[in-house]
Amino acid sequence: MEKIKTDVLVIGAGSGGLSVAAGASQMGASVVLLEAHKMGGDCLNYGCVPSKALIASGKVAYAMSHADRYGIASVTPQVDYAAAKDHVADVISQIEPMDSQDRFEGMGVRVIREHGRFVSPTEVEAGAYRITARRVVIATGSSPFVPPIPGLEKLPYITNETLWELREKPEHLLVIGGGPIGMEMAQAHLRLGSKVTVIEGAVALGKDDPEMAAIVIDALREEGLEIAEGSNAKEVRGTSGAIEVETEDGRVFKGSHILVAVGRKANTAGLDLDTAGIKTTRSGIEVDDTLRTSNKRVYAIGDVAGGLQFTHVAGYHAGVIIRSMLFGLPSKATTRHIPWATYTQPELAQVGLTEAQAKKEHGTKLEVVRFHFHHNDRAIAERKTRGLIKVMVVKGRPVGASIAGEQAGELINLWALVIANKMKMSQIANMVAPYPTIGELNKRAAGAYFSPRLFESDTVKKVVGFVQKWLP
Ligand SMILES: Cc1cc2nc3c(=O)[nH]c(=O)nc-3n(C[C@H](O)[C@H](O)[C@H](O)COP(=O)(O)OP(=O)(O)OC[C@H]3O[C@@H](n4cnc5c(N)ncnc54)[C@H](O)[C@@H]3O)c2cc1C
Ligand SMILES: NC(=O)c1ccc[n+]([C@@H]2O[C@H](COP(=O)([O-])OP(=O)(O)OC[C@H]3O[C@@H](n4cnc5c(N)ncnc54)[C@H](O)[C@@H]3O)[C@@H](O)[C@H]2O)c1
Repeated sequence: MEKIKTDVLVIGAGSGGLSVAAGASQMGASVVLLEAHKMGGDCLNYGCVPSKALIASGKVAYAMSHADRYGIASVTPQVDYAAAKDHVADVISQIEPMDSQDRFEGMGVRVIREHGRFVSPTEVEAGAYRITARRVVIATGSSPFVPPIPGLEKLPYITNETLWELREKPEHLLVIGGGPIGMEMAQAHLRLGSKVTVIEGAVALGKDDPEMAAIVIDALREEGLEIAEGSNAKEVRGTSGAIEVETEDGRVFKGSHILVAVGRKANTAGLDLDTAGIKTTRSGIEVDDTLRTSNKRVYAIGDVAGGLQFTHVAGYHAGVIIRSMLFGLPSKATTRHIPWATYTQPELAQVGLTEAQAKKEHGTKLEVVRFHFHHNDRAIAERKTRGLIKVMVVKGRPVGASIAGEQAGELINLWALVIANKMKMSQIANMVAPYPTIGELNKRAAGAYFSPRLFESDTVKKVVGFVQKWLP
C-alpha cells in the first residue's frame, strides 16, 4: 500500500470537488483528488448538461410545429430520438475536457480513480493508497432516490442515470415526481413526441412560489402535458412497455416507460463515516455554517451536505471552504443570495425570499412589485408574453425576486447580484437597458416600484408646479 501525505484530499470529482481541487492546487496547496466513477460527476454526465441538451432538442421540435404564428408553415418534426441522444452525448463530450483527469493533472492535482473510505479520523484509503491529509473535503454528491413503491423493483425503471442510454423514444412516459427533474424531462419528451404523464404526490414545482409555478404548470398543461397532482404513487404493475401506476387516491395511470424523479439521496454509503466521527442527518452529512463536519478537519460540500442541491451551490461551497482551508480565514456559507432556475419553457427562477417567506419575515414593511411579460416589446415580438416578474422589497431594497417566463434563468442573474450585494431598487432604476430586450423587464420592475411614488404623489406635483412657475 502506497502512503501519501497531502495538504488537501478531495473525495469526489463532481462540480464541488473539481472546484476545490482546481482552486486549492492553483493557489499552491498539494491536492489529491479521488473519483470512483466518471470525472465531472452528476452535472456533466447525468444531470445539468444532458438534461439541458435534451431540452434544446425539444425546443427545436416545438418551434417547428409552432412556426405558423411567425408566418412560416408549421411542420410535424421527424424526431429521431436516438439522434437526439447522440446530440446529448456530443454536448457532454465538448464539455468533458474541462473536467478531465488530464486537465487536473496538468494543474498539479494527483488524481486517483478509486473509491475512497475513511480508515481513521485522519486517513482515507482508496484502492492501493492510504492518504493522510491536513484537510479532507467530502464532495461525493447524491444519487436518485428510488422509493420503496411495491412493484417498482421488478421493472426496468429509468432514473436520471439511465435515461441518457435509452435509444427508443418512449411511447408514453410516466414520470413519478413533479420536481425540476420530472418537469424538465417531461416537457422535453412531450416535445420530442412522447405522450407524457407526470404523477406528483403533492404539488408540481412545489419548492417555488405557487403563483409563479402555476404560470409554468398552466403553460405545460396547455402544451399537452398531463400533470396529476395530489397523486402519491403507491403501486407499480405490469411489464416494460405496458406499465400501470396506481396512486393513493385510487387512480391508475398507464404508460410504456417509467421515470423515477422523486428526489435525491446523499452519497454517504461506503465512506465509513463513523470511523472518522462524522455525523449524518436524514438529508446528508451534518455540517455547520462553515461547512465543517463533526470532524473539524473534514468538510462536506455540494449535494452530500444535504442543503440546496445545485451545481452553482457546490461551486459556491468550494469558494467558502478554500478561504478557510488555505488561508485560515473565517468563512461561512449562507443561502439568502443563492438563485435557482428550472429550465422548462417558460422557465421558473427564484432568488432570496419568496413572497410568503418575505411576508412572514417582514410583515407590513414588505412591498411586492409585479411586472408582466406582456408589457415587454421584445417578448411581444417573440410571442413569448406569458410570464411575470415579482420583486419583494423592504425599505427600498429587494429581499427576493421570483420570475416565471422566457429566459427567467437569465433574468434572475441581475437579482442575484442585487441581493448578494444588498443593493437598492434605485440602483436598478438607474441602469439603462438596451431596447428591445427581455432584460428590460428587470428595469421595468424597478420602475413599477417607483412609478406610484413619482406619478401618484401630490408632493411631487406641487414641487413641479412651483418650479415651473419660476423657470424662465
Ligand atoms: C437530471 C438533473 C438535472 C440537473 N440540472 C441542474 C441544473 O440545471 N442546474 C444546477 O445547478 N443543478 C442541476 N442539477 C443538480 C447538480 O447536478 C448537482 O447539484 C451537482 O452535480 C452536485 O455536485 P456535487 O459535486 O455535490 O456532486 P456530483 O456532481 O454528483 O459529484 C460527486 C462525485 O463523487 C463521486 N464519488 C461518490 N462517492 C465517492 C467515493 N466514496 N470515492 C470517490 N468518489 C466518489 C461520484 O462518482 C461523483 O463523480 C441537476 C441534477 C440532475 C440529476
Ligand atoms: N434546473 C435545475 O437547477 C435542476 C434540474 C433538475 C434537478 N435539480 C436538482 O435536483 C434535485 C432533485 O430533483 P427532483 O425533481 O428529483 O426532486 P424534488 O425533491 O425537487 O422533487 C420530487 C417530487 O417528487 C414528489 N414525490 C415524492 N414521492 C412521490 C411519490 N411516491 N409519488 C409521486 N410523487 C412523489 C415530491 O412531492 C416532489 O414534488 C432538485 O431539488 C434540484 O436541487 C436542479
